[in-house]
Amino acid sequence: MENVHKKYGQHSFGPFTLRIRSGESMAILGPNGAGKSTLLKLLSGSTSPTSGQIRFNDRPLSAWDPHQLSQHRAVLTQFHEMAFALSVHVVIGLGRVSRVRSASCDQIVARAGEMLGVTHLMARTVDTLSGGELARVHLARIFAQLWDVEDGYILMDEPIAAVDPGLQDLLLETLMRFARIRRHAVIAVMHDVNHALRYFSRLTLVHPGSELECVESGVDAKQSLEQLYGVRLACLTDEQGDLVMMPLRNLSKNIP
Ligand SMILES: Nc1ncnc2c1ncn2[C@@H]1O[C@H](COP(=O)(O)OP(=O)(O)OP(=O)(O)O)[C@@H](O)[C@H]1O
Repeated sequence: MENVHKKYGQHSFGPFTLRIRSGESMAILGPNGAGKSTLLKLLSGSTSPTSGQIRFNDRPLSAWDPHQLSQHRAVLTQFHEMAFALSVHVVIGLGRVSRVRSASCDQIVARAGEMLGVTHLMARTVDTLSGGELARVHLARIFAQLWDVEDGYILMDEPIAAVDPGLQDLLLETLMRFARIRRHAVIAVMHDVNHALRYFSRLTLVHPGSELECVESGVDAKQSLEQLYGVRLACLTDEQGDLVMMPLRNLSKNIP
């Protein structure tokens, strides 16, 4: 995207200029209300820019046929409200709606469900699931959608927010393995700095006022992250050798 602006009444976001490389993993980070979801919605085409242009594979995003687009890019939104109580099997199968129906469709749905550990839920309806179960079902839907293509794009808004800490790493590992094998790019809004550092190679920081800053993931991102959130971060290395950044208590700050 180049020089993209979005206006919501008094709120104005941008200019956003951002290039996503094929196969890369990029976390979008920033304080509440900075415009992370807005940026993701612009990238996915679910909201149109007020000005500027977004191109996908060298074609304006607005010129893409939605069916064709869905064969290359999948979007996982923050909320999973569904108007009907569909079964888990059907919801995962929705990832395949733009494909010609074939025998392999059921296999793909089953394999995607298996990867996300929801096989035992297949016959249940989604309105009966817990938040964490539902998050895994929708991730399985994304897997089904981009199962048999390469060089696709997965856009996600806080994909593991509803998932317990014991499962978060497993899901992110599974997601990254799925994407790496197919060379899909993964772009995700994240609130957990440590998950962003562990699984994503590039961090796009959305500062208040919507200035974007791109930094490589790693210890050198510390200063930028401290400025972004207005907190000091302690840098540690855990027993597995992973980098961990922990916000230090700061009670002098007021709720904005
Ligand atoms: N459709 C809309 N109409 C009016 N204002 C909107 C709309 N969508 C978002 N906003 C406003 O734009 C600002 C940025 O919203 P956005 O959801 O992009 O922030 P965010 O960085 O993802 O925040 P959070 O971390 O809280 O999820 C917020 O102040 C929000 O209230």
